[in-house]
Formats: sequence, C-alpha cells, structure tokens
Amino acid sequence: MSKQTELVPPPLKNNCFSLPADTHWTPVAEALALLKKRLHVCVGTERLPLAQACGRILSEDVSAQRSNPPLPNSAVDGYGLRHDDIVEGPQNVPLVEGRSAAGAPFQGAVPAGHAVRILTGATIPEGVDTVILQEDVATDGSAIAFHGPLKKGSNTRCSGEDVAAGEVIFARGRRVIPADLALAAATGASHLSVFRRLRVAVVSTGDELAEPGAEARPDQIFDANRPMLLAMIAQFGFDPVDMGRAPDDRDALKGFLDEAANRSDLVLTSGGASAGDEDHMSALLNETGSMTLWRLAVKPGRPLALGMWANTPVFGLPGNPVAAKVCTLIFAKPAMDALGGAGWRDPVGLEVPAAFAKSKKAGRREYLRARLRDGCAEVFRSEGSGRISGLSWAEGLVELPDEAIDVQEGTTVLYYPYSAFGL
Ligand SMILES: Nc1nc2c(c(=O)[nH]1)N[C@H]1C(S)=C(S)[C@@H](COP(=O)(O)OP(=O)(O)OC[C@H]3O[C@@H](n4cnc5c(N)ncnc54)[C@H](O)[C@@H]3O)O[C@H]1N2
Ligand code: MOO
Repeated sequence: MSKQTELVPPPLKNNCFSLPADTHWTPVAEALALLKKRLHVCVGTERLPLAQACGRILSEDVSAQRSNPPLPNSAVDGYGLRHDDIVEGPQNVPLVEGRSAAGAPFQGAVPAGHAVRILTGATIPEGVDTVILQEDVATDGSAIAFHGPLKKGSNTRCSGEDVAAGEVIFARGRRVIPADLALAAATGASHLSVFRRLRVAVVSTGDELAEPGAEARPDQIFDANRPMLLAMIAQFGFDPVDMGRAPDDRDALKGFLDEAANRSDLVLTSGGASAGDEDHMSALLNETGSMTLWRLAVKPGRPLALGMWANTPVFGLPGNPVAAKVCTLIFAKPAMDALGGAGWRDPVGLEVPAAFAKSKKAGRREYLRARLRDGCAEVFRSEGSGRISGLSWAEGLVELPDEAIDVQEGTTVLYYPYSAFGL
C-alpha cells in the first residue's frame, strides 16, 4: 500500500467563501473599530494660500476674522429711506443728492423724510433702514413716488447676518471644498492651515503581472489594480506614490516595502495577502512580528493582511481586483482619513428598495457591485471577484448585513454610491 492512502481527505467544501469553524472570522465592524482606535493623524501641517487649499484637510478650526457682510448693505437696486417716515398709501419722497454704490458709499447721513439712490451691495447710509425696489417706484430724478406701507428693513442685509466675526466657520478635519474658499475669503482669510497630504504608496505583487500596454506572455495578466488604486487615492485627495510591480520573491518584495515605507505614510499592496505558497506579503509582515492577518467575515476580501513595516502601516489587499477595490473603500479609505487628519468617517448609505433577489446566510457581511435605477438598487450579474467589468458597470455598493437575509425585489437594502467613499 502506498503512503498516500494514509492521508485522510477533508470533506469537500469547494467554496472559497465558506468560513471554516477553526478560524476566527473578524466581523467588519470589529475590524473597523480596531482601526479607528489605533490609527491617528501622522502628517504635519502647512499654511497655504486659499488658491492652493481646495481639497486639503484643515489642521485647525477656522474663525471668521470679520463679519459677512461687514456692514449693513442693500440687497437690490432701489432707494433707501427711513421706515418711520413711510405711511400707508401713495407716498412722495424727495431724493437727496448723491447715491450709495457698492464700493462708493454715500457720505454723511440721509435727513429724515428723504430717500437716497442705492445700488445692490452698497452700504446702507446713516438715516436709512429700509430699501424699496426700483421697479416699485416712479421717479423724475428729484423725488420718488410709491405705495406704502413698506416692511421695516426690507431689501437690506444686516451686518454679520451670514457670519459674525469670531464665529467658527470650519472645524479641523474638514476637507476644503470650493465654496469654503468663498467663505474663507469673505471673512478675511488669505491662508488656511492644512495637513500635509498623506502619501500613499501602491505596490502590485505577483509574477503573473505585466505592465499595462507592455508585451505580455499568454500566461500573464496586465496589472489592473495599480492604476485603479493610484487613481482612487488621488480622488480621495491624497498623494499617490507609484511603486510599480514586485515579483513573487521575498527579498525583492522586502526591497519594495523598504522603499515604499521610506517614501510614504501608508502602503497599499495587492496580491499575496492570503496564505498560498507565493503569498509573500503576509509572510513578510508576519516576520516583522507586527502582522495581523485578518480573516475578515466579508465577501469579497476576506484575506486582508495588516502590519507595520519600518513604522509605516501596510494594508496587504487581496489580489482579486474586486476584493482590492472593496477593501480599499471599506477599510483603507477610513484609515487614510484618520492618518491624513480628516478623522474617522463612516460612509453614509441610502436605504433603497432592491431590484434583485438574493439570500445569504449569517456570519459574513457582503458587498455587491450595484447601481441605482428608477430609485432601486440593481446588482451586477456576477459576484466573481475577478470580474473587473462589474466595477465599471457599478456606481456603488450594496451592503448586506452580517446576519442572514432573504432579499426579494422591494426589500430595503443599504446602498453606498461610490461618492459616499469620496469617489
Ligand atoms: N485555497 C484557497 N484559495 C483562495 C482563497 C481561499 O480561501 N482558499 N481565497 C481566494 C480569495 S477570496 C482571494 S481574494 C484571493 C486572495 O489572494 P491573494 O491576496 O493572495 O492574491 P493573489 O493570489 O496574489 O491574487 C488573487 C487573484 O488576483 C489576481 N491579481 C493579483 N494582482 C493583480 C493585479 N494587480 N491586477 C489584476 N489582477 C491581479 C491574481 O492573478 C489572482 O487571480 O485568494 C483566493 N484563493
Ligand atoms: O473575496 Mo476574495 O477576497 O473575493 O476575491
């Protein structure tokens, strides 16, 4: 009898998504809670002129240095007068010489019983508290005629009615949007203090990978993860650092990690995260003693290797492009926000009716490539983790809970548009 017959075969599972009972499957919420607890801002700060600050993360609260508007002004082109002078019915009010225009205010006070020509944005002169719209007035140039009464203060804007000097207009951790530049400028800021952009290095691993566009042997595939991950990092507002492709060779990979750690604040690798013969990423991180291989209770993306390399956090993403993208959105993006100064941010999802049917067992959270059509979430025809086309087909992800669920058409599901993750 040959020796092999003594081997006892395990029961056939043929399901790479089954969850062996002898492994601790970390729930997504537990993994996220741990990241949230452990990761803190790791970048310095700089002061930038407004024109360069869009998309950056504020490193301190910002207060208004002056009020907006600084002085009361007119909201319309018209005539300024004193409300107490106006009674009900037809009115005839003499005009004073001169006018108040934006940037050229009326000098002096408008006497009682008089009106003054005033233009939009002009400072309200002393003696005026109300503005009548020019369309509601007849004039010969020396007086105006209109019907009273007028509402006190109509068509005027009070000093500080938008923002008062000293008010906090932005909180630390906010990512600056174009509108913020308008508010910062209006309230007197010329510069903003922001965090230095988090540098995120991307390494693809695997001997099967060829550079996109290059010659590829029939057994090779083009590196699809790297261009996607680098572009995602840029869209998140961080600084992508392209580290290229590392072969399935432990020493070479070590060199890549050394350089990546040197040039970045966070390293994302893809491939080699699980425990196969060529899964050097997890093996290397293991050697440093800092490795936490999370067998996550999530589909796709269950092998996520986490560790520190030369004091730099490393996310060893699964190689399958769908798993690499989902793990980046669900785990790496919040980590980048925390390290980059934005603080921990949970994506905000929408509860929408499903346009599909699917049932799943308890014990694992699932993300499906999805998009909204007619207000309902439809999902990609395949859940295959190598089906890259589904990532482009989709406009977001449906999250199915850890618990068992039997989704029918019309069942409420949680949908995250890609924009919820900053894409
Ligand atoms: N026996 C088992 N095998 C596998 C299991 C399992 O539980 N038991 N899990 C599967 C799942 S799920 C995933 S995800 C992968 C994760 O493995 P790795 O992170 O070690 O990734 P690789 O094996 O290196 O690659 C997986 C797959 O993705 C392709 N790949 C890798 N990098 C790229 C890239 N940059 N661009 C495009 N495609 C890439 C690679 O060629 C493989 O086909 O493990 C499963 N196996
Ligand atoms: O979940 Mo693997 O993590 O799908 O492709």
